[in-house]
Amino acid sequence: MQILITGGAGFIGSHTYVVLKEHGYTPIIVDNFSNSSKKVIKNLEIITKEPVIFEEGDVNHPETYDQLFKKYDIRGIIHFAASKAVGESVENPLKYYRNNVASTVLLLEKMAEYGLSNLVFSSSCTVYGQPETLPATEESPVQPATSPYGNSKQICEEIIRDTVAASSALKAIALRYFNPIGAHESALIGELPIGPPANLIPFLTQSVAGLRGPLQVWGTDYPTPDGTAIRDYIHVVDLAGAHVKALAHLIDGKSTKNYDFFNIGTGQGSSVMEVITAFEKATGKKVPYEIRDRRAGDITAVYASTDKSNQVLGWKTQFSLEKALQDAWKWQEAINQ
Ligand SMILES: NC(=O)c1ccc[n+]([C@@H]2O[C@H](COP(=O)([O-])OP(=O)(O)OC[C@H]3O[C@@H](n4cnc5c(N)ncnc54)[C@H](O)[C@@H]3O)[C@@H](O)[C@H]2O)c1
Ligand SMILES: O=c1ccn([C@@H]2O[C@H](COP(=O)(O)OP(=O)(O)O[C@H]3O[C@H](CO)[C@@H](O)[C@H](O)[C@H]3O)[C@@H](O)[C@H]2O)c(=O)[nH]1
Repeated sequence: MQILITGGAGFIGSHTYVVLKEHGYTPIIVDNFSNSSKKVIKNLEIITKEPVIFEEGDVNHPETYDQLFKKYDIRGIIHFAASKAVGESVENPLKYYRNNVASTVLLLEKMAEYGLSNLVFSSSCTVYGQPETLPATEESPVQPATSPYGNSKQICEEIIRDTVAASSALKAIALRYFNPIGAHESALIGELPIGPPANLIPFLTQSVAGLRGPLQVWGTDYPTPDGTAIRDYIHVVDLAGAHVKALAHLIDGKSTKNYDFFNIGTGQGSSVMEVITAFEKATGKKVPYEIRDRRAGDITAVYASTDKSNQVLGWKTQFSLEKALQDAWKWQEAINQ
């Protein structure tokens, strides 16, 4: 069964490609390599031992979809392609509304035109902001966005919800990812930050590798047990598995709702200091760090309730934080060579 993955050369898309193949699907990648490398395609062929079906194209161009939908018998689409740098989105919001929102509108129009039904959309736990109670459940209210990036995810969810409501053909699931980390254990694919990483784990591994100065721990005065902020870090291979479950849920007709949304996290919150300790335990490497003031816009704590995704999608995580950190380090060592 042919499944289109937009942004399939990226961090989460490439791992999802591997898991889809393991489950007998035929994934087809479309990517413009604006935030990824062509080497990913070669490495996916090494991991899966089969040629990758891939088309270079921009998801903002109607002809990209015309070409793909005429050439392939697509039964489901996972829409990863987007821009994802929160800081950049504040400086250049229109890039985010174009690349994230307009591309999703175009995709939905083209799905309707070609009579395609099943869509899995990459959303984020950022939609919850700082939840009043933890863990965040799917009933936790969506909060006003704090960045154009976060807003683009909220708007896309609303656009997809409204489009599904107006159509008898379209079915869609939004997956609200918590913090994806780690890499495939082959160390052939992983996260490729361009320039200094904004996210905790790639900065940490680059610090340990001596490519950056010490990790800056942003804030030790949060109302948490050790004063540092808490997030739900999920192994990217576990996250990839959730897409396969979501697709199956749509395609097998198990879903009772034509539009639904799920938290994809581990259910476990870890503070920045706990991550540092877990990394040191998992790898035997010392993390150089220094304490800094809070980063503007950061929330205190968020972690997922996974009850709904466990029960409705039948999805569960397999990997520990330590395993994710070990794989992140293995990947860092591989890209250093
Ligand atoms: N990584 C995270 O922490 C995180 C958290 C929550 C949600 N998400 C969402 O998950 C999705 C995937 O994230 P990721 O971490 O794999 O990002 P990524 O940047 O590694 O992957 C995105 C891929 O999409 C491609 N792309 C971007 N714009 C495109 C366009 N116009 N046409 C074709 N290809 C295009 C990029 O080249 C890249 O390969 C994104 O929608 C992101 O917003 C990511
Ligand atoms: O050098 C660093 C980087 C991060 N942090 C802290 O580490 C935690 C995690 O930060 P980060 O990895 O940047 O993740 P988030 O701020 O939680 O945001 C990420 O995770 C969200 C949920 O998936 C996505 O919506 C965002 O796009 C993505 O950047 C936060 O407390 C940060 O203050 C540091 O202390 N030092």
